[in-house]
Amino acid sequence: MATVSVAAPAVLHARDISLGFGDDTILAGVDLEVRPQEFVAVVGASGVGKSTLLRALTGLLPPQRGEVEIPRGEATDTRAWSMVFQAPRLFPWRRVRANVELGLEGLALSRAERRRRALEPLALVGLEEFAERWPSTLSGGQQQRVGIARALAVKPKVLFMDEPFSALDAITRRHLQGELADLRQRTEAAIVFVTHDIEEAVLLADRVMVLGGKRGDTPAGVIDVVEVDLPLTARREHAEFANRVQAIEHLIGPGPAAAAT
Ligand SMILES: Nc1ncnc2c1ncn2[C@@H]1O[C@H](COP(=O)(O)OP(=O)(O)OP(=O)(O)O)[C@@H](O)[C@H]1O
Repeated sequence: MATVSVAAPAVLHARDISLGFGDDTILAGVDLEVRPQEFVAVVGASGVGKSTLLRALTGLLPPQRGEVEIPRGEATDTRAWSMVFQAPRLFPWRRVRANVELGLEGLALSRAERRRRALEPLALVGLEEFAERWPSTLSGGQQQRVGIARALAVKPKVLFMDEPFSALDAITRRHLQGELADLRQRTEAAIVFVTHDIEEAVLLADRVMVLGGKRGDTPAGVIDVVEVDLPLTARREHAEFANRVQAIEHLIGPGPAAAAT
């Protein structure tokens, strides 16, 4: 997409990584390079290793082989990466703003700066006026937007999102997909987004990494990386949209994920 600078240094490199648990390797030979402000979606059948790959990319799970690097830079008031999960994981005894400030603790920021840095992303997700509310007074979709604001507050180079909309009802989900398509153009962060929903991936991403195994063999790997060179505005209505979705469904095959989406 136009927002992605191909010449800029990558904000994430993963070279030939294999990962799994104990002696069991679930994914092998994964290469990924993410550019600033790029949006990469990761899709594949249930259990193929999408969430595990995210954990390996963040460094939470050391790969069995290969290397992952997210260049940190010099800044002491930002983090290299942050994560949005399926559930917003808000603390009910902290107000919305205080929940967003949580991620900022430990960074070199004064109290006043922390407050400002919490309000900025809340405005970005349209919740500035909810800053002093308790999480329990927000809808599920609003709570998830607070989770996104908390992750953005640290100004990450890479924002990881693990099925962030899968717990939401269909209408809220569609609404937040539209918001994320808009938000991604207004944030500096690159986004790596795991979903089992292929339409969601094609709707939001610049590239879709398709994980799977040939004939279901393990370990699985990258079957293909599909470029989605369609304009972000009204992408769902674009004549090519359904073709991209079908091409990816075809790559994954008639597994449980294809049936579930
Ligand atoms: N802590 C763990 N210890 C052992 N095996 C694990 C662990 N976590 C996940 N696995 C296994 O690794 C495989 C990949 O799991 P993962 O959650 O990454 O898949 P996924 O593609 O994200 O699935 P889904 O779409 O259903 O969320 C699964 O077979 C799972 O059982």
